[in-house]
Amino acid sequence: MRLPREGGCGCTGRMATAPVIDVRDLNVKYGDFHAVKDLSFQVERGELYALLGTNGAGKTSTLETVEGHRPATSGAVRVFGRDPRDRREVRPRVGTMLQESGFSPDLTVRESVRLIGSLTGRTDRVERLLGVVGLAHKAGTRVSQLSGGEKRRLDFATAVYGTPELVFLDEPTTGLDIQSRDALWDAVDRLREEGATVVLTTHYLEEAQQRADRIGLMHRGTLRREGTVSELTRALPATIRFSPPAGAPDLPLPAVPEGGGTFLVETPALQKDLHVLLDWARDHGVELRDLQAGPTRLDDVFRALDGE
Ligand SMILES: Nc1ncnc2c1ncn2[C@@H]1O[C@H](COP(=O)(O)OP(=O)(O)OP(=O)(O)O)[C@@H](O)[C@H]1O
Repeated sequence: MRLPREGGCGCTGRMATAPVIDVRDLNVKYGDFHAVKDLSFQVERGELYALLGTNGAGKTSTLETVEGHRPATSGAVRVFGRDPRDRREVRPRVGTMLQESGFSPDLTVRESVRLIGSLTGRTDRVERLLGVVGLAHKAGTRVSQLSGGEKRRLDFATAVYGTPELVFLDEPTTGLDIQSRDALWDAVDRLREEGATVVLTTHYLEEAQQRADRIGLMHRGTLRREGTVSELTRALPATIRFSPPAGAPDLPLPAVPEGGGTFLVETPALQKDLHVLLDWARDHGVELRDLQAGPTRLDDVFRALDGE
């Protein structure tokens, strides 16, 4: 998948240092229910920022506000220094891939993409863009006749039409096969080479772990963690798992039995403790079955939210 380089928003007046997205003390309420509480975060130009969280954490409510679809109950939200509901100024610079596409089922793929062109004022070459997302052969097909994965690819095509400066990707790879996922991320990389800022939400944590420059972790309406992947994961210990043979000598480290003969070591010093364990195994002629060692993963950071 290759993004077309032609076209663009033709926008002017970019600020070199101001954040592209600036959210301060955002609150969103639905009646008495407080869905987003005093949320503040900024996204810098060119960043890929992943807003992640547990179900019902408030991600969609936050993003709908930042995208200008929902008014804030209180707080300040700025996109390119403007109120995101200022459609005339903000919309030409922003592409959005929502969780649910809003295309008319009677329009063809080609017509749907052209419609985005007329709504955003951006220009692009439709046939070439459809080639990027592997839908060139479906250009004349009605949206109602697309598969779920093809609809997602069409959503993506419309979000990146005309290479917008800021792209929102809400669960972009849900329902996509592995080839389409790889192609989508390839296209996102190219978009970023053009200097685009990307805001991602996903429940595929490994995608965020691989792609995001920074991650914001929401839980129950508030931002509980924020930082790079290594900043988020280094706060938790690394893990070593192994199964010693029955009758092995006393272990050289504090280890917790996990059932099935497996033991777990949690350690802030992975390399050192791994050496200790392997030296002990060699000295005693012990074979450690199912040995696994690694730094904390993002899913462990997520699990740690449960107790909060
Ligand atoms: N229109 C609404 N009216 C009342 N409550 C709502 C409305 N929309 C969302 N909520 C509630 O606000 C909370 C946050 O919802 P939101 O959709 O923002 O969460 P989310 O982080 O996107 O969740 P998920 O990961 O499950 O999609 C949830 O408890 C949800 O039930």
